[in-house]
Amino acid sequence: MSRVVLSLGANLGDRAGTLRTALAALAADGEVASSGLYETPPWGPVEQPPYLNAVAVLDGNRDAAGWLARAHELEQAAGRTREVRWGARTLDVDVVTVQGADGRPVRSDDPELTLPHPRAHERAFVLVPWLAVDADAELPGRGRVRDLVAALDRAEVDAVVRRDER
Ligand SMILES: Nc1ncnc2c1ncn2[C@@H]1O[C@H](COP(=O)(O)OP(=O)(O)OP(=O)(O)O)[C@@H](O)[C@H]1O
Ligand SMILES: Nc1nc2c(c(=O)[nH]1)N=C(CO)CN2
Repeated sequence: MSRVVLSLGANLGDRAGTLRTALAALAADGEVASSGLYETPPWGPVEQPPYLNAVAVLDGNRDAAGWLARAHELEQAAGRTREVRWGARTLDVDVVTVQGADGRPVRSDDPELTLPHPRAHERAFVLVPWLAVDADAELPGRGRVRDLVAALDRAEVDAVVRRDER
C-alpha cells in the first residue's frame, strides 16, 4: 500500500473533459481527495495556451513505478500529443510524491522517475490545488506546502484560479 500525489494538466482539446475523465478513472483506483479544476497560466519557457490543472491524492496497491505506469496509461488514454519538453499537451500526469507502506517518502534520482518531483516545489499549479485538498501537505525535502506557496511570487499564486463546477 502506498499514497501518491498526482498532478494533472491539460492545455489542448477539451481540457475539462479530459481531466474529468482521468480523475474519474483515478477515483476507481482508490482516491483519497481530488482538487477540482484550476485555470493556470503556462509555466516555463514555451509559449502555449493556458492549462487546466488538478491534483489527486490516492491510496493504492502500487509501488512508485506502478504509479508512473498508471500516469502514462492515463496520458495514452487521453490520446496525448506532445513533441516539445514543457510544451502543450492533451494530458500530462506527473508523480509528485509517493509515501511507502512504512510511511516514508520514496526518493529517487532516476531520470525515468525522479521522486519527489524535482520541480513541484516551484509550481503554483501543483502547490495551490494540493494545499486545497490537504492543508497539512508536505513535500519531502522541501517543507510544508503552505510555506512553499507563501514563498512563491504572489502574482503566480493569484493566477491559479479555481474553475467553477458547471
Ligand atoms: N516524478 C515524475 N513524474 C512523471 N514523470 C517523470 C517523473 N520523473 C521523471 N519522469 C520522466 O519524465 C519523462 C518526461 O515526462 P514529461 O514529458 O511529462 O515531462 P514534462 O511534463 O514536459 O516536464 P516536467 O517533468 O517538468 O513536468 C517521463 O517519460 C518520465 O519517465
Ligand atoms: N500551468 C501549467 N504550466 C505547465 C504545465 C502545467 O501542467 N500547468 N505543464 C508543463 C509540462 O511540463 C509545462 N507548463
